Amino acid sequence: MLLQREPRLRELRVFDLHLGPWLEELQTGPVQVTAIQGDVTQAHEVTAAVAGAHVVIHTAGLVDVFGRASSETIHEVNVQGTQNVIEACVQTGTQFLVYTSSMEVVGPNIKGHPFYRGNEDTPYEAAHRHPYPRSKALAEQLVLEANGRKVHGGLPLVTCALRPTGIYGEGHQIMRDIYYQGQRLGGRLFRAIPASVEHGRVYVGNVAWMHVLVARELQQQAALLGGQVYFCYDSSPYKSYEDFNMEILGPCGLRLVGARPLLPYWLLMFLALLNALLQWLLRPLLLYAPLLNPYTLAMANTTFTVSTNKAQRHFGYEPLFSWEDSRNRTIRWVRAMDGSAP
Ligand SMILES: NC(=O)C1=CN([C@@H]2O[C@H](COP(=O)(O)OP(=O)(O)OC[C@H]3O[C@@H](n4cnc5c(N)ncnc54)[C@H](O)[C@@H]3O)[C@@H](O)[C@H]2O)C=CC1
Ligand SMILES: CC(C)[C@@H](O)CC[C@@H](C)[C@H]1CC[C@H]2[C@@H]3[C@H](O)CC4=CC(=O)CC[C@]4(C)[C@H]3CC[C@]12C
Repeated sequence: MLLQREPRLRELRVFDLHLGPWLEELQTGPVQVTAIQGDVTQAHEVTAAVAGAHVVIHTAGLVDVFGRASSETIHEVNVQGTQNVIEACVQTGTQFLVYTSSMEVVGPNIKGHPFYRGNEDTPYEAAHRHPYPRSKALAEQLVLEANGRKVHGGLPLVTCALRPTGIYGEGHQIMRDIYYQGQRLGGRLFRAIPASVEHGRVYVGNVAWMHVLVARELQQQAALLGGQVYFCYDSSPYKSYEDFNMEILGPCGLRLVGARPLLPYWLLMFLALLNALLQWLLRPLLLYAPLLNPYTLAMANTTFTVSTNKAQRHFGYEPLFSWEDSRNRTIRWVRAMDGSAP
């Protein structure tokens, strides 16, 4: 999107642990695209990649709420990695840093308090035990506290953090896993979450667009945007996590069975705890990481939606993709996956 929507872009550097063939497709236009294979946990690699950059958009992260990675690894990538990016900006004189934070920095919290169509100023007790939200909260704090630090050359570092709610769209692994789970169950998914529990979702293209916009406006309005957080939002409907997924998986042939959860919450939590026990027992042999675990069940069962226009007020953000367009693009992606089932 930077290549399509940022006319002043002269070079785009993509720094990632895993580079993919998709990068070749980007290298066809006038803008130089530099792919750098590297690890954010390695400070020297980050510094070398950042040197000479005008703006850094730091979106790398270990997104794991399924127990695949250790809490130490999650912390090392998400927190130490972010610290390395900040220090690289300071040491090399890069003045603008945008961080991809998350709704999870706020909630849902461990007490299951609902956050109903809240905004960046809504009071809410952010309390986390899980390594992922803890790491995102710590990383966001580092980024915001770094705002105003002097970078090499004496100018101030200008930072901000974007907080996407549940991202969906092309490439969404969880949506993909749920789709194949439904296919294995004869085209059916079984409702586990009450339809009344709203979960915020935002299309990946609109998240990307907000990043492009804020990276541009951070340079023009440093005093207003520096040190700020912005929820990522669009016109995706407020629905339960499962009902929202069915907006996309329904047209792909799946059916959600049950107008209300087929099992009581206590039994679902028992099964989630059983999954967690099995994961622990099997770890020496294999990685067992099902969708259902105590954390994901609690998350899915707690309302968390945002209603805000702070990004619009501060830097003129308007979603680039309508709900219909976002939905149709995602449906097309799911349908194109057929035949590539794992
Ligand atoms: N998926 C979601 O619903 C949401 C994601 N986010 C945030 O968005 C960002 C992107 O996440 P997604 O696109 O969902 O996940 P993703 O896994 O598709 O993207 C993460 C990227 O970071 C790279 N990465 C991981 N460890 C690295 C390391 N040590 N060094 C360099 N690169 C590394 C991965 O290779 C991958 O390309 C993350 O910071 C995540 O916390 C925020 C809110 C919601
Ligand atoms: C098994 C069922 C209970 C099923 O409904 C579980 C769904 C569960 C996998 C998802 C429910 C809420 C999701 C999280 C939410 O969108 C916020 C997130 C923000 C991020 O930064 C990363 C992803 C996630 C933690 C997201 C992960 C999947 C859910 C827990």
